[in-house]
Amino acid sequence: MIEVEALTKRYGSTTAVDGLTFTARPGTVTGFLGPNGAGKSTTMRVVVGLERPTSGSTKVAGQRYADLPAPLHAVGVMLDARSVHPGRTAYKHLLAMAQTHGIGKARVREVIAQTGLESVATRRAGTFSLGMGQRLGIAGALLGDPATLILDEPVNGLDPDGVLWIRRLVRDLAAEGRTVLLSSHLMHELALCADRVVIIGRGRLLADATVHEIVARSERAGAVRVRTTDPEPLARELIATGAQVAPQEGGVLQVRGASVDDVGTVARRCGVTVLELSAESGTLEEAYLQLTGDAVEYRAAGTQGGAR
Ligand SMILES: Nc1ncnc2c1ncn2[C@@H]1O[C@H](COP(=O)(O)OP(=O)(O)OP(=O)(O)O)[C@@H](O)[C@H]1O
Repeated sequence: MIEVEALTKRYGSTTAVDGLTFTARPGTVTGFLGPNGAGKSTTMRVVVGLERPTSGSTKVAGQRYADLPAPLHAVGVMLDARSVHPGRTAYKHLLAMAQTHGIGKARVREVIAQTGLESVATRRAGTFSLGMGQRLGIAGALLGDPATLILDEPVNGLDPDGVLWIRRLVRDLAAEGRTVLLSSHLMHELALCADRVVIIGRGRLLADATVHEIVARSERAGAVRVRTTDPEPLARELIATGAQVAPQEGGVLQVRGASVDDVGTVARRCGVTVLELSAESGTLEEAYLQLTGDAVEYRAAGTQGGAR
């Protein structure tokens, strides 16, 4: 369990995290999202004791990180996969971590197998691709068999197999009752593997809900799309029944306040040929862009939303 309570972190005049409260629960994959500079890494760094909060508090397994008797067993962390000594082999890197925490060689071999690093375990980490580095970072996070895992952008640099592997791994870890907090810019990926999503912007909480609830908030969710040869009479008739209609290109109408059945029935009544009729569902990405639209710190001129 990770509890973040009224957390504020300032660096001089920059407020990186601003009164943030959320909980990541056991048995759950919690996705942590926000535009660049939103304060995700800072929050994670405070949770694992690398930064001191300006005010507020964070706890892992009910305790402040500094008070945990065996931190590596309580919380596994991958914040920066590049923070490995480039001259050390993967095996030596993990062994050094294990030895400082009283963990045996057998466990080192176990996590090497679990992360698919057997064939490269004796290669120096400096020669690793980004994807292999990510796997090594995850192996380090798993070493202490922790009940809580914090993974910052674990999918970065992984090939499609690696992405699928991470998806299964985090789902399995949560199914074992562990708490998983995971940041990613790949919305589609998060929608597939997270149960809940905490979205922040400019250090503040924008949303904390299930993926399903957040997707349902996107503008398209709940609308009906109809494409017809004759949109105008259909639009008039639908508006007369109390629906809201937004005409789009190519004879398409986006209809709110009416079901697919209602729209089909009205179309038949006014003798319009329907070419396409479907209920629209939003995506996590759309909901995210709508939520974070005003909270983007750096945005290229002319772009909307600003997610990487
Ligand atoms: N050590 C630091 N000193 C000064 N400012 C910092 C420091 N660390 C972070 N910041 C600032 O705090 C804000 C939040 O940064 P943070 O790295 O936590 O965001 P993030 O959501 O992780 O972004 P990204 O997705 O780009 O990694 C940014 O404005 C950043 O420039």
